[in-house]
Amino acid sequence: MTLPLPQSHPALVVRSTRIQDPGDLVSLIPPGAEAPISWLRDGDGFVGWGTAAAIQTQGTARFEDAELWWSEVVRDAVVRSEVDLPGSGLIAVGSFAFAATSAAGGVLHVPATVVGRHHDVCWLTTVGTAAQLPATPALTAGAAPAPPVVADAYDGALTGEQWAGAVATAVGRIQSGALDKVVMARDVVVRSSTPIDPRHLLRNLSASYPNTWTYSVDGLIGATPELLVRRQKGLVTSRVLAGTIRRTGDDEHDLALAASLARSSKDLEEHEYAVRSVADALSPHCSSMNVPESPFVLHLPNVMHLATDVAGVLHEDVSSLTLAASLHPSAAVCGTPTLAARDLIAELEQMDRGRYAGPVGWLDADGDGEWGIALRCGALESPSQIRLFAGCGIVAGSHPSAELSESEAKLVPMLQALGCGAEGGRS
Ligand SMILES: C=C(O[C@H]1C=CC=C(C(=O)O)[C@@H]1O)C(=O)O
Repeated sequence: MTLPLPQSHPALVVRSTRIQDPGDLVSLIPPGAEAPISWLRDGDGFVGWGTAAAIQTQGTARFEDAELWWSEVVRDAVVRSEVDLPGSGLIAVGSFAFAATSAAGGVLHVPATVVGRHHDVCWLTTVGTAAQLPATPALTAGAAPAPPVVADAYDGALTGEQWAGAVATAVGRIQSGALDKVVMARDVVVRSSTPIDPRHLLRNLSASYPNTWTYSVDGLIGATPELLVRRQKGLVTSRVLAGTIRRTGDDEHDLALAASLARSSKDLEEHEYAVRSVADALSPHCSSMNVPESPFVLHLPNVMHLATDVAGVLHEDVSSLTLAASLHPSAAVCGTPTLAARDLIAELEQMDRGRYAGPVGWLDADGDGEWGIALRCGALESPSQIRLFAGCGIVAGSHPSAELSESEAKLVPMLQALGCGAEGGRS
């Protein structure tokens, strides 16, 4: 669902004021709001709606063109902010296609209204122009949005069996020495007989997966556990994930599974490629870096991942968006070597990933911001149809049937939020 957006921008007038805690942020998004946005984790972050300015970009220049446009928006804006916290003042949210060849391109969008929270401080940002000063909206929590009435979930480009066959081909190519790792993804289409309300999905995702980043940008909705990059006052951090095991729901058994994940040579290898790709891409921008030698196990309600938090001190003034562009695509979503993996993905997946597995997040007027990798998500294709995606890192020791089951586990957050049940009744 891509809106027609103006490429130019008016000179923006931005005002952020401190407000009383308004409670659950998602329930403030008005019903039928134009362009609802969200970036929430553990109750902190922001929601927003309406469009003050926006740009769509395409192709290999999708990041650069967006960055150039943003520098002009920032240069011409008048900002008055009572709050100096991540997400306050002038911000843009964005999402960018995985592949330069995708028609999905990229979008940067300045919401007309933003309500944010950082610990115990809350704020309201309104954005207008000198000719049309921003109005202060009434912030009232709405009733719970109606859940979609889901008719069915269908296989996308490939059936599960065909996808497992493609994974087997990928394993063969890796074993023959053509590449070391490739991340293979698949898609599933969910249709509802009533409109799918993004607020319903956001409420469910943020309540069920509180330690992920719950996002909504230009019809792309999801809850990602992976932070591609955060830039805040000269410090840069990244949470790298790769290597997965499905949870059973039995705590004792899950602890034993977590221990086996931490020892699994197949998963450790898959993880090491992802960490190395992030560390290599960040190091030219940093004067010092901390890359832990071994990963920890991140527990989510549906799966557990091997995780490494990489940190660095920036030695140059590059924005969080430029950093995200230079980190994309990491080996958590593409592979090693990058170009060989990218070509194999194009050959075997038989679909356009769109903005799945691309950077999704926000940046402010100083270039600080947070960009996740758009995982555990769906792209609204019409008011009643959404395309879900899930992918798995493949190395020489991967088994196609285990990867198929891992991809099902990664679809669970969106299928549950849609009310489809764990396996989604695929037909
Ligand atoms: C590509 C996805 O997950 C990545 C992130 C964490 C673990 C992954 C894995 O174990 O394969 C993937 O690299 C996805 O969720 O679609």
